[in-house]
Amino acid sequence: MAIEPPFLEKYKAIFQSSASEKEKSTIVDVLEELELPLIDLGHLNLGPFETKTCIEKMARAATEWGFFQIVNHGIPEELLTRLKQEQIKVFQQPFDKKSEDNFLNLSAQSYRWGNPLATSLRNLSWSEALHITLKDISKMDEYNKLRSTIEEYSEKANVLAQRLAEHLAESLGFKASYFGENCSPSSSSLRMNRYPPCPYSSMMFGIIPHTDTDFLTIVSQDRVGGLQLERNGRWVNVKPNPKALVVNIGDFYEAYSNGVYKSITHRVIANQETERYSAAYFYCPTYETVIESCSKPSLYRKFSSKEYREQIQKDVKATGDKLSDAMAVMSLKARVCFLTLRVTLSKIIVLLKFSLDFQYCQFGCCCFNIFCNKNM
Ligand SMILES: C=C1C[C@]23C[C@@]1(O)CC[C@H]2[C@@]12CC[C@H](O)[C@@](C)(C(=O)O1)[C@H]2[C@@H]3C(=O)O
Ligand SMILES: O=C(O)CCC(=O)C(=O)O
Ligand SMILES: [Fe+2]
Repeated sequence: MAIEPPFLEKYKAIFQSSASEKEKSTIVDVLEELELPLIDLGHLNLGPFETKTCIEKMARAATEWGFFQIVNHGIPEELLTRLKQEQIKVFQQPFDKKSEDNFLNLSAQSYRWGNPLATSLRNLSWSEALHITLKDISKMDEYNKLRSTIEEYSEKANVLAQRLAEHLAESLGFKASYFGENCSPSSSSLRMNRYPPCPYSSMMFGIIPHTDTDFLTIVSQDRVGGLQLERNGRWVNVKPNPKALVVNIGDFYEAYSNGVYKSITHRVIANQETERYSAAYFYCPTYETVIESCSKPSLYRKFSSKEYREQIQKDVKATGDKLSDAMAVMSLKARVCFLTLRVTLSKIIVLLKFSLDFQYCQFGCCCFNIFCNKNM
């Protein structure tokens, strides 16, 4: 029985209509390969000076790259190997079984592939994923070893993610206890990705460009490579380091840090010959958690995690893509920014009687423009 999702059959129309030269044009030129800043967490146990230096290095990477890699992180190599073995086993199941509604007794759409809302090769992902909301993990049946491995991994990943989030907050002078109060393994999720070999890898993505909807993500990847990120306006390849875990800042930490730490757009290119596996632990708060920066004036209005997720879901439904609709992610930020601006501006106008245009230019006309363009 075939294990591969039927990309070509399901998206036949897209593959056929994309036969135009423009669509066929290559999406990826040969890109520079960079090593992410490497943070040795072992330095956090060496004394106050080493700890301080290590946290500063992490904060700099989160500010300048939005990405870094960590070693001596406390997650045993053996556990990562076991997780990968279990991940391989589950993805080797026949496609018909994986796509059953109650596969693993998890909620529908835990198993995802392609992109049901794809309109072109550019927003169709050549990958399959098991996206597990960890509060549902106890429901998982049949695959006991997979479940117990995920439980063990998510406990450890949660401790690690909280530690990283707290150090990053400490560096900004923010309250570190915020993360322990609002995040737990059951509010977070684990996305296990598989990228089958892709004969069209020069024309489409393994996973389309996106930012992550969380505080931070911990990614375990194999040695195949293919992860790319946007850096100074250019796409760069991330050099795979199977000994390290990749960490990236998500949208919530960008808002919480008032834009200091960056949620960077990234994507994956599937390999032509070799399948690739990765597991992304999304460190998320509960739905009720309010995200509001301690630093003022805030670039964002305060919003709940639920509100933001609902906005993303709407955007994905409307466009098949988190980013394609004139920066869908930015729309919340733009709206947030606009509301803050409006209050500030009306006060300034009353007080100083300055011209509106001049004030908008001073305080962020680009956010105002995004807002206007969206007619909201
Ligand atoms: C089609 C999509 C699903 C996704 C948003 C996207 O436009 C591209 C990436 C996907 C991703 C990856 C990280 C997170 O798991 C996620 C929730 C997100 O914010 O972007 C998912 C989105 C999803 O699965 O709905
Ligand atoms: O596969 C990877 O390396 C990254 C996956 C990713 O970006 C995601 O699951 O959000
Ligand atoms: Fe991601």
